[in-house]
Amino acid sequence: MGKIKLALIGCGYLNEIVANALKDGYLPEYELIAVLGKDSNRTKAFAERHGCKACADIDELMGMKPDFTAEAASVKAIQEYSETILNGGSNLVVLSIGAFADREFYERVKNTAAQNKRRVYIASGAVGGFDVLRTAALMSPITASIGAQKAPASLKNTPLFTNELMDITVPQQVFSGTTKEAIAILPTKVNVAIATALASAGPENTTMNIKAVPGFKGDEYKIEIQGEEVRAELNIYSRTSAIAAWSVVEVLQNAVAPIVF
Ligand SMILES: NC(=O)C1=CN([C@@H]2O[C@H](COP(=O)(O)OP(=O)(O)OC[C@H]3O[C@@H](n4cnc5c(N)ncnc54)[C@H](O)[C@@H]3O)[C@@H](O)[C@H]2O)C=CC1
Ligand SMILES: O=C([O-])CC(=O)C(=O)O
Repeated sequence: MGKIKLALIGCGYLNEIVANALKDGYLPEYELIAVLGKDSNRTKAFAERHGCKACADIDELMGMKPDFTAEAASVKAIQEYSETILNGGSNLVVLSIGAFADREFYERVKNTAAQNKRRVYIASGAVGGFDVLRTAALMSPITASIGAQKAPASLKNTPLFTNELMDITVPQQVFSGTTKEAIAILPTKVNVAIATALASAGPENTTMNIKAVPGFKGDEYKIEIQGEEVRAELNIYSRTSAIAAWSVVEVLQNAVAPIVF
């Protein structure tokens, strides 16, 4: 039997890690066939490095008939391409999960996947524990929250940044609201919050707070859920966002594994 055809959307930091993991033997069942990026020179260079086709648009990518398409690009890419990918017969692995904060879009994508007998995999990204969140939510209504710690400088170029943040000496709360409100303000920084919410109490009902912490490096998330019988607290620290790329490798392994976690 031939290998499973994998296509990538995005040719930046995270998909470079995914493509290298494939090269290094972590995904022996797959072959990388194509990549789609926004910048044609970067896309061509990526394709050359990894021995696959550089595509100029989503139709060219789908013309390669991928079995799995893994996205590490942007919320906009998921909004624009998800339905085309699923209608084209590919499964979809998503990191820019923030796109699914829009319930109507989420339902549409879900129905499109079902109609095509394909699946959308929500990668655990920089967090995890979705199994216990989903299990607890089956047993009783649950409350859910996610707290994030970020370095003040990592908030630059977002509405939460002020120059004073660079001088704080103690942690400062910079956001408190729902995960749906958080992703609207920070579309590239809190995809994890929407993934957590979708697995637990939903984007409108899962609360989020974000703290800027002086001298902090990396990201730290604390997920807390409370049901009638189950309480869980999950703390995940990551020094870089590489964890998100490796979570895609884990999804791709699990999708074809004889034993499924
Ligand atoms: N769920 C999670 O835990 C995490 C999710 N992310 C998501 O992953 C995305 C990618 O992260 P990085 O690789 O670090 O970013 P990056 O900036 O290094 O690479 C992004 C790539 O996507 C491409 N791209 C963006 N929009 C596109 C579009 N509409 N069509 C085609 N290509 C497009 C860009 O050309 C670039 O090649 C982030 O924007 C974020 O949404 C990132 C970190 C963690
Ligand atoms: O890397 C992280 O900490 C998470 C992130 O960017 C996201 O959720 O979009």
